[in-house]
Amino acid sequence: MAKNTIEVKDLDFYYGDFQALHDISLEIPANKVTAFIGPSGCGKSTFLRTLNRMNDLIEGTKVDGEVLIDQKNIYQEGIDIVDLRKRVGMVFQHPNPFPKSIYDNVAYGPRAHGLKDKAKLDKIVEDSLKSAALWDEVKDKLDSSAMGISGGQKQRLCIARALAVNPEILLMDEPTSALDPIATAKIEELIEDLKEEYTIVIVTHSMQQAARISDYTAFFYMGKLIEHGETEKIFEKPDNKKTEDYITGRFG
Ligand SMILES: Nc1ncnc2c1ncn2[C@@H]1O[C@H](COP(=O)(O)OP(=O)(O)OP(=O)(O)O)[C@@H](O)[C@H]1O
Repeated sequence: MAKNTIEVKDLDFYYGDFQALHDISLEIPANKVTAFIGPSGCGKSTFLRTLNRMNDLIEGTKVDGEVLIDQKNIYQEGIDIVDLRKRVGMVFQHPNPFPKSIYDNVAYGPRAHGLKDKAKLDKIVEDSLKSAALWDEVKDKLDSSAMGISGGQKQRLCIARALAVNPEILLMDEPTSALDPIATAKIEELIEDLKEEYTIVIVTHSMQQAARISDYTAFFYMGKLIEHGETEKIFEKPDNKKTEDYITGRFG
């Protein structure tokens, strides 16, 4: 199996007594974009967060089943969570830069992992901002506050921040829903480029977006994975009636 592939086996997830995910099995291929779609509350974000154990931060939650990354179950005992989150980065719906300079935002992760060498940090900051298609816009104001750039730039900065620790997989939870169409188009273009190097999983409410940028689409409904396959197939010839109803806008 290719490196950076995610394989989910028989996954159940609970918030206290409430079971939010039911028996999910899914393979997420490396160096592709996989989109999670489905109506509000169907469990897309919860499922995304199980892929880097972000739900561990919520009290009273429980997971059964396995999430294998490079064939190793991330829920097995002895897994280093800091290392896992370094390998599986995350970008959220609302761009959330730290109230620090642009430079310090990108250097934050590498510094937290112990890197002090200024020349190396400079290189990582530059490379990450270039990969996030933001370098040209901010290279002359790296010491300015990250709070003073536009929403779309902030989101690309958050992507740069995630890339700075050299992840293998990037999880994106509705990364463009707070952005205008131009900023959205920039991020979509960027996602296309990033899949050359990273495995990308994106939660989106926009079916147009899923159709535009994803190679694979997984449709969730009430905590269950209803259908999964190549995006073209899911959108043009879904096997399941519920998928078809959702895609054609009959509910959701
Ligand atoms: N912290 C939490 N505690 C308890 N229940 C939660 C929590 N977060 C989500 N849920 C519940 O789990 C279910 C799945 O929620 P989730 O946010 O994963 O859905 P979603 O498909 O991402 O929704 P949306 O598209 O609205 O963001 C919902 O019933 C939700 O109410």
